[in-house]
Amino acid sequence: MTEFTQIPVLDLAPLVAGTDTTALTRDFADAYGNTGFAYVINHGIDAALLRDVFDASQRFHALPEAKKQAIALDKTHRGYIAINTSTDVTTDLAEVTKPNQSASFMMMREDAVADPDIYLSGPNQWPDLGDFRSVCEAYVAAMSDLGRKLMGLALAAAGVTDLAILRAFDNPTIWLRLLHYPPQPPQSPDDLYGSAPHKDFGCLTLLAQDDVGGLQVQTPAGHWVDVPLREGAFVVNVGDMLHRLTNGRLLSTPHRVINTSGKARYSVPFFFDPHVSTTIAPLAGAGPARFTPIQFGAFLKSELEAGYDAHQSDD
Ligand SMILES: O=C(O)CCC(=O)C(=O)O
Ligand SMILES: [Fe+2]
Repeated sequence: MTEFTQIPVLDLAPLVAGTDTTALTRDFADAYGNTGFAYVINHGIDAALLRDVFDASQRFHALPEAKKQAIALDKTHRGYIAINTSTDVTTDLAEVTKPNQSASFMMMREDAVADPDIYLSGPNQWPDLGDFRSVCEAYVAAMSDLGRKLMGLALAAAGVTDLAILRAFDNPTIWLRLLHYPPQPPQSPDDLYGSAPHKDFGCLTLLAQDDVGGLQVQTPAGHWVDVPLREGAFVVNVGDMLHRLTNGRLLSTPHRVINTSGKARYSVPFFFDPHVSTTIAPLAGAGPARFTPIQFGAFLKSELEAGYDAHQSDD
């Protein structure tokens, strides 16, 4: 871990083209072993598809509140997350008492039916909004391909020798979150956040953001570094599960969003995680195990029940 003042840039061209990734793997290990965050460029995702996703997000958030509430977040974590209904209570990074100042649409894997034996399985809840669904589905398909490639790169960067875990991403847990942060009043209390300080709980986060700004990443010394829009790049970070799988070699770094721009901010994180049945334990090649195994689905359940009104146990 070293102190940093900005996040590095990784050129994914060889990964996307399927050519020699030796140098990229080294750069990846350096970026995620020190910072936990990087911009990735030449990722192969069509700029027009990204514009369509932001357009779909803006159209969704412009719907009347009642239309959005009609698909309010369900127990399978799909649908509309209204403002003031999620709080990062599980974070030990800050005293967080106030809910996040954002609203979002959450899409997960599209399953025909909810299987009671598979946590968070089920169909999505879709708004009646033109091509909204097809845009989200096209984006998720493209991002899942990129996510798989990045997982392979991440494991190689961490020195992992047994790649069997990649099978757990054949039917992955995915989360597409269309976030809207309304402008925060300039006199907001210090502990009112767009997104309170937290680490992501899964494996990989691939974030697209607009030019409003507000995302910040914490350095080892505790400073907050701005991560503004870099045109054409995704911000990619490692979450707690990939930190564990790589035995701590890749870092899961705290970050937060404070939108003091006076404008609305839109961002689109895509979270790429293994199937809920996966056991998360340090993988061979990443050194003597520093973490005990945990079950991804059980871990998720405790996180979501603590943080979201919609998951509060009612039995
Ligand atoms: O909106 C952003 O820029 C970051 C969102 C985030 O950190 C998250 O959803 O986990
Ligand atoms: Fe995050």
